[in-house]
Amino acid sequence: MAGSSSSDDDVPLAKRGGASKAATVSSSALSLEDAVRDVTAVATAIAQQYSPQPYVHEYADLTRSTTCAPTPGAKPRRRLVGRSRILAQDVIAKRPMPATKTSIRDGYAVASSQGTKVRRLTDVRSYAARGEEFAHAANASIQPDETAYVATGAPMPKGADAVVMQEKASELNLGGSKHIKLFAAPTPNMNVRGTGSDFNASDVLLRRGELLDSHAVLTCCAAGYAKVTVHSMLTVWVMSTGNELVDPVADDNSAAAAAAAAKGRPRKSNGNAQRDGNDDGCVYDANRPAIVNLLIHECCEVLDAGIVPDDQRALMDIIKQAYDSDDVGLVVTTGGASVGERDHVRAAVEAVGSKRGGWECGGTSQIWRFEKVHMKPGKPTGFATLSRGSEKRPLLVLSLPGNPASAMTTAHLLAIPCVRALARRAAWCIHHPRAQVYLGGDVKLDAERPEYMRATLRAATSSEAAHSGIPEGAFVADVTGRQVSSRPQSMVRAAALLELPPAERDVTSMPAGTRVTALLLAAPAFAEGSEQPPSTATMSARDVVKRSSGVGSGHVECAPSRSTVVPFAAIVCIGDALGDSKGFEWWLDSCATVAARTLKANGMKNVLKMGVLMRSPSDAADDLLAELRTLERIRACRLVVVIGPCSLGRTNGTPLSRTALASDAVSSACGRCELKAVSRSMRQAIREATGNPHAASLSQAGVYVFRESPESDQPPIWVCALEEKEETIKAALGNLLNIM
Ligand SMILES: Nc1nc2c(c(=O)[nH]1)N[C@H]1C(S)=C(S)[C@@H](COP(=O)(O)OP(=O)(O)OC[C@H]3O[C@@H](n4cnc5c(N)ncnc54)[C@H](O)[C@@H]3O)O[C@H]1N2
Ligand code: MOO
Repeated sequence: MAGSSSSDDDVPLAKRGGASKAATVSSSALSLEDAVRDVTAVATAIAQQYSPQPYVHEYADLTRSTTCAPTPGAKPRRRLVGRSRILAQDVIAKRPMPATKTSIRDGYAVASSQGTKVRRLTDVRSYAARGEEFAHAANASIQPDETAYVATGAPMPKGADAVVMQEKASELNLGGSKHIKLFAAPTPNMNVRGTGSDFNASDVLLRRGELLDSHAVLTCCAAGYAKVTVHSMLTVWVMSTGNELVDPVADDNSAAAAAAAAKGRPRKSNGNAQRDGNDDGCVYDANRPAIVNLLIHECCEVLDAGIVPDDQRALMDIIKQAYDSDDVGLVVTTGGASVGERDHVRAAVEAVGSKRGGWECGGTSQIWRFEKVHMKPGKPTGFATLSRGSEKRPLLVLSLPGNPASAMTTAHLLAIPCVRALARRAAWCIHHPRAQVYLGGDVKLDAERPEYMRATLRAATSSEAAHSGIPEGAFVADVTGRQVSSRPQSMVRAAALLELPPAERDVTSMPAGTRVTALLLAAPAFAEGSEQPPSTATMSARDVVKRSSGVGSGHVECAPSRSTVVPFAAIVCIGDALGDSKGFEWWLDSCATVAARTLKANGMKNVLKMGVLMRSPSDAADDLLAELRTLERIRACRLVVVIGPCSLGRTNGTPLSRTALASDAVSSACGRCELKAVSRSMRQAIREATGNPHAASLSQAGVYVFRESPESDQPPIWVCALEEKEETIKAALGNLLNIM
């Protein structure tokens, strides 16, 4: 390197590894893999070599990035958000979280050894608290036959090792004192967070080099850190080049803008481009705003260096300005990168660098580490190193092509790793992750270059899996339309870049379903119209009929598709409106969730939760019958699970308020149709599965077969009434699917 004392050991500016290839083939196209390796090796080495100067560690004030709690009546003050930074320290837990055994539910703290026994409710009440209140609650205790109310986050009273959610318990008045009856048997540590179960003192919560994003701030603050050391911000300049470029029009209300828009023409901007908006030669500058936007999320200060004309002098001036500003680590240019008469970026960078020095290669100073990459889009991509002498960090230049999709693709593939490495991100968070995905459609391969096609990602649906061989749930990549590099929409919604090889003599395309490697750019989005996971939303059978009979739709997750009938089960809950009906409704709904999970775990993939009917006993059977009739019209319905009270339960001789509402409704609704009771074997199965020898609560439960239209050629619907108890539901449904 001219004027530099760097030796081979300084790594960055001398050739080695992947970089040596760059040195020897700088005038021919480098593979993208080598190009990325070279860019990150150089940037990483620069970051290490020139640290801590100018990378002075700073403190990030974490609490500054939050909104202050307003005092009543006052306007909330917004404190300003710093950008994400990069941690320059490990973050280590100073104390365990939680600091003591804590409840994770609002409910009743109990000794699990006593099972579902009715317990006396003590006066102890434990809440999340601090100071004296905390000490008081943490020292409270209960006896085995007692229970204490605890809130989520509250310390557990001594003598208790489990918490039963309040929705799974009800209060009784026995002999003038409050007692609690449990619907679910507690087990040791149920709903309890052990001391240090989230993290322990001395646990390393975050590593240096990690991004201090919102999730990291969450952890830092939860661990009691108000400040952490972070790396100083890297400064990056971004510019577009081209005489034709103008900034998009801002004053779109003006008559001139409206007229220009009507003609589909760009308008003159107030930026640095001197153009008339009615000139069809104008092109709106898209690259610079897009790349600024992309890099702003990468922990760097991004400065907009504007639109620079295709003029070598002008280009040299701006590059020299960046060169003379020692804080600038990287310049990203777009356009003027190719071989045309007006493509001056290369010459301008060289002219600035040759006076000062590039990087040392075989005894001579080189400016460009590579000037072309063997890829599509993005072939004329170059990477230069301009030395600022051995004491100062060099200036890196990434010259990206002007075509919008080329500029954006290469910004993702090269500028992002370069910025991350310069900014001192840990090595494991520099590159885009690669994943295996399946092509959603056929693709044609480029004749010469490996191609990075832009694609959306979605999960393969079950029906797709059935006919294409793509595993259900695997990512399917749909190419974003025409991939010509001038077309900006080819980047829209792109969550991945597909790495496709060039064509070979007999392989010129790849069919849908081919597995390919993808570089992941963003969290995958599910493409419009794709099948979503079965909804947990409640709907009535009538809604299902409406949806499944929609013209041409053919497929709801649980209704018949065009070609196949996908069987499904429906879950209906029936409750009475007595007493605490809101809480009971909530509990029934959570039982329905347990039922849905159990059915799915036992092979019934499509399950529909149909909601809770809070009914009087006289209405329950009628309403259930209406639901069953509707469900019978959906060819695929195989099973209806009705959850609700199935017995007159008794505790110590005291009748509880619930009646056999659900089982009565089922037997009555099915009794009005062609009834085939198969209840005996089922009851036996439930009894065995639950290990409940008395099975008193099951005596009214039953399984029926419902078929209102005898002429129907469809298999009948099985209807099963189950009491609102998790254990019963789990055991019964596992068995039921076997029997069916
Ligand atoms: N003889 C050859 N011609 C070309 C080659 C080649 O190898 N030999 N390579 C082609 C490839 S591949 C690409 S990609 C382009 C890239 O060329 P440049 O980087 O020089 O880009 P420009 O000529 O300046 O612009 C190309 C195109 O993109 C538009 N553009 C430029 N900047 C912007 C911007 N900021 N926002 C929106 N649009 C922009 C510009 O108006 C042009 O239409 O070269 C091929 N040619
Ligand atoms: O490589 Mo260029 O970027 O094809 O269009």
